[in-house]
Amino acid sequence: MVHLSASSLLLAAGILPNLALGAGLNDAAVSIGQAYFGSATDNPELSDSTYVKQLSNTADFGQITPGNSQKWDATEPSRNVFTYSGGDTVAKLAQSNGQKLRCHNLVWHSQLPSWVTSGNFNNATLISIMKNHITNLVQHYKGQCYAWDVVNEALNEDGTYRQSVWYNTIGPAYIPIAFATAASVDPDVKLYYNDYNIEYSGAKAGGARRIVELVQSYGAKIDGVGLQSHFIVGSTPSKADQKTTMAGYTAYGVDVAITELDIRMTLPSTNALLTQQATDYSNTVAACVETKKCVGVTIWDWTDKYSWVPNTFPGQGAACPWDSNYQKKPAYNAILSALNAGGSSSGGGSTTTTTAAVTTTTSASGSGPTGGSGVAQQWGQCGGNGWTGPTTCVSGTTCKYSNPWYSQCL
Ligand SMILES: O[C@@H]1[C@@H](O)[C@H](O[C@@H]2CO[C@@H](O[C@@H]3CO[C@@H](O[C@@H]4CO[C@@H](O)[C@H](O)[C@H]4O)[C@H](O)[C@H]3O)[C@H](O)[C@H]2O)OC[C@H]1O
Repeated sequence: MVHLSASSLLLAAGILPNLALGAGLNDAAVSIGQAYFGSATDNPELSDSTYVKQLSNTADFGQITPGNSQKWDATEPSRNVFTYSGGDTVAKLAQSNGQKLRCHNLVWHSQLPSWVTSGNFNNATLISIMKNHITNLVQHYKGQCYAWDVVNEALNEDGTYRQSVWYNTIGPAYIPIAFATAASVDPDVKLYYNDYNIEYSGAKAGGARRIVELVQSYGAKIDGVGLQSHFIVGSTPSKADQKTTMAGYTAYGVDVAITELDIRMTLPSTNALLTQQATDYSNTVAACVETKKCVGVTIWDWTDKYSWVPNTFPGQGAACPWDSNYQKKPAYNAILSALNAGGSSSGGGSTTTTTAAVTTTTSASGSGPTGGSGVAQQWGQCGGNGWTGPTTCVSGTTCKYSNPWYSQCL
């Protein structure tokens, strides 16, 4: 005969909270087997002691990401002159709090100093500049980062490669070269491709899958895909679509993480918008919870007071789970409930049954994987440097050595 205590009866009836469940966001995430729940932060707000106290509350945040201070303009403002003071401040805060650090980012088209964008460097020189930057940063933060966003936002909305100084000079090879360089300096840190609008099905998600394939076909290490998840209240992708899209990445054996979650609205905030925002946060966090290889969720700062949104999207804001007076919004409890639901039989730690949406169709630009067995893919490697894969390119292209490291069918 099973004896139920009064408290377990009350718990079963939903009258008492389940104290075994996580009381904060990170506690709840860890209790269902995720690595962390975290937040981005930035150096200016670290002079606000009320802010820092909550950021350092490890019940809610087991991980932090520097929002700006590890970017190229902050770390290598002049060629081969490296400044780490801002990034080190955030790294030391994470270390003293016992929080994981997601390091952000190594190669991006934005927030680059003009010496990089206007230098008119040739292929070989720009490769050496990129490798030097990666080597210095990864070495400096070796042992401190849980993960690096190695390449950020390499794609256009149609899944083709973004025109950037990197792509225009080096070609798509800059991506595997960046991953290989980072791995050679720190074999233990997790290496991510990170982007926005790759959280739902469509051409851009296809482009992100091809980037995973490209890096893997080069023989370089890629550990995960970072889904930025800068969403809009009422237009957030459905949980089912987010899970399907995550499965499309994890089918390649890599992890996924939600890396920059915020859900903005057109101001002013109303109760109806806050309620919808809570639903949108819940669905997004639940998609991660219900995907076994989704390791964690990072919000792009936790309070509206310091959100990047109003500066970037005029007239929009209120995107975070705490308001600008540090009061929890309905989104907070919605996230907590979504995480705690992962401890139930249908929740996190379970393998998603969503079918992986891996496709081999051509992207809008015709630059997607089109090769069958024995035919090199247009975006991939086709010869040189011990390459043992196919060397016959798809119709209309020939194998070219674009640099000493890499070849492409062009
Ligand atoms: O202080 C801020 C930093 O916080 C900021 O960090 C970057 C913010 O997000 C990432 O880059 C942006 C991602 O969103 C793009 O806009 C999207 C356009 O399509 C929409 O559908 C979608 O909702 C939007 O999010 C922006 O164009 C990107 O810049 C990036 O990874 C973070 O580093 O950087 C600027 C600083 O001033």
